[in-house]
Amino acid sequence: MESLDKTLVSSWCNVRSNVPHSYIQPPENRPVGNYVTSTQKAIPVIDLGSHDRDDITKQILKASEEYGFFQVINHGVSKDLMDETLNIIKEFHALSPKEKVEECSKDPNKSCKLYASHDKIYNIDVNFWKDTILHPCPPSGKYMEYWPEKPAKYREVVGKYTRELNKLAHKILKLICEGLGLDPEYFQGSLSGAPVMLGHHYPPCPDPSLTLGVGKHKDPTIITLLLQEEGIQGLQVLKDNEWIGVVPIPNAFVVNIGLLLQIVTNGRVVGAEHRAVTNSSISRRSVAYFIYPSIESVIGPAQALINGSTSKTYKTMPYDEFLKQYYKKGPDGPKFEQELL
Ligand SMILES: O=C(O)CCC(=O)C(=O)O
Ligand SMILES: [Fe+2]
Repeated sequence: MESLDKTLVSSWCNVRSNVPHSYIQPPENRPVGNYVTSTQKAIPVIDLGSHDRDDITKQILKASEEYGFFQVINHGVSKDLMDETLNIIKEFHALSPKEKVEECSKDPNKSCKLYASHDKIYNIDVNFWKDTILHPCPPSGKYMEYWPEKPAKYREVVGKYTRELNKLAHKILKLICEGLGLDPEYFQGSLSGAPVMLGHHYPPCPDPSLTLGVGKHKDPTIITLLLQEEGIQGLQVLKDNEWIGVVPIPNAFVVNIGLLLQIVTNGRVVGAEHRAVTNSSISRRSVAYFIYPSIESVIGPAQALINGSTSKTYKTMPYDEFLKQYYKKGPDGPKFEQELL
């Protein structure tokens, strides 16, 4: 087997003028595949700085019910910290392949991971055009000793950033709870106990029509907050059989409802399928903050949301069982969701 440093997309893509076979998507999954791409539509943008809490709650709920995606502005995280974080992730991916591997190999239990394409726990055959660093980032600081020490400020910047994002994620979850009539603290405990950060790097691709940066999926999270680099598009959301481009707005976060929140709310809010496309001229970075439950959690609809409901309810199951199924089913989301009912 080839060593990891050689498999990173960024380590070989500069010296190739074509897309290797294992990175070519089947025709139906290519950027121009089964569905049209809309250049007109956009996901909602919500101003969290507004003083009308009721109005913010309504907007968040509407966007979460209709799109499963929205962007937030005036969210309280400083522009400097957002820029510093994107820069640190950019600098990390610009290190030599050997350095990157070394910086992500400090934990014998492999809590910090570096991989090309996708985490191999997924059952997916075709590769994606990206490299990713992934590690847990609980506000307690646990696992931080296994994060990279290069670039020099990695732990300081990413530590500060992930603590801020934890607060923002809980602020948004509280608003969703308020809108649904759930206890505002519903997600405070183990359901949000294992946050993870992913720093993605999508190098330029010689033929973006054949590849994807990441294929169509719903996140197996409660909620995801995504920071995208300004001026470079890549993220697309599937809505009513159309791909909608998520244009980066300065100082905004993209918020995405995860499949687990869909289950907990018994389908009141929906996780939307999304993907990232590549481009031929410029590399793109994004930083995803995933709110994952602690592994011992049980996932199922909140009692308050099934009382009196006549519709089908999602199954309740141990979270580790959910994960096993999710990874085994791979990208076939809709079929998997049917089995969760
Ligand atoms: O980079 C992006 O725009 C999307 C990343 C994503 O979907 C994910 O990390 O789950
Ligand atoms: Fe995602």
